[in-house]
Amino acid sequence: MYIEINNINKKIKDKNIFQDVSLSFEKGSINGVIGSNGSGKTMLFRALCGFIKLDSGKIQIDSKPVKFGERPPVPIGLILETPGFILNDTALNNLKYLAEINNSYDESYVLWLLDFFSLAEYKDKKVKSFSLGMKQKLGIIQAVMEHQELIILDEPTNGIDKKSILKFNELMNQLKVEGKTIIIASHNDYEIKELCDTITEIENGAINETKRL
Ligand SMILES: Nc1ncnc2c1ncn2[C@@H]1O[C@H](COP(=O)(O)OP(=O)(O)OP(=O)(O)O)[C@@H](O)[C@H]1O
Repeated sequence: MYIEINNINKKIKDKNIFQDVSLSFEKGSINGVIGSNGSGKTMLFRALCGFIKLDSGKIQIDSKPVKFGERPPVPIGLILETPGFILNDTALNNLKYLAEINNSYDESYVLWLLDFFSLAEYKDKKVKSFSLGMKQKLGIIQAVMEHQELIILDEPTNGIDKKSILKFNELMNQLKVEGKTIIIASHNDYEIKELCDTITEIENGAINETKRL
């Protein structure tokens, strides 16, 4: 398996954030994570990125361990909560600055993505003039623009219109064909079932059920 989560546990002040969570994801698949508010979806994503010091258990990506506070074993494209941008700069400059951190700015792909999400005509507009949905689409673009192997998206379609959701689904299927591994948290069970190969339900920091669709 490409991602292996083995018996992870984490407590913060007597509260179980994870209770013996074991889970695996295949390379080249789209995986949904569902669960009520506070069930542990975002924390699971943080753990996958190495942002959480686990009490016990281990996580491996591509057979390499995820270590707390260290760079993940593979490049991860990420949306965790609301994506933050420099509001007083343009959309294109924001994407360029973010990709340049890793020296991986691929302008033709970024321009293609902007066009794909109907944002090409706004690329030189300041992000502060963007609507919520436009910012969210920019967040999706930044999560995939560096051709990241693993894409982890927390509520990526929040606030975006139906047409853009269809475009998002099309992009995710395209990335899956390219062999990318995608994990998406959502509150919209119906929407995510359309897209995903597996659905995992998390409840109070424990896995309730994983379904292969
Ligand atoms: N920094 C923190 N310190 C302590 N507890 C936290 C912290 N962040 C989150 N938690 C707790 O961890 C649990 C899981 O939270 P998490 O954010 O993963 O939920 P979620 O499933 O993503 O919820 P939502 O659907 O609302 O986004 C919750 O009980 C939350 O209160």
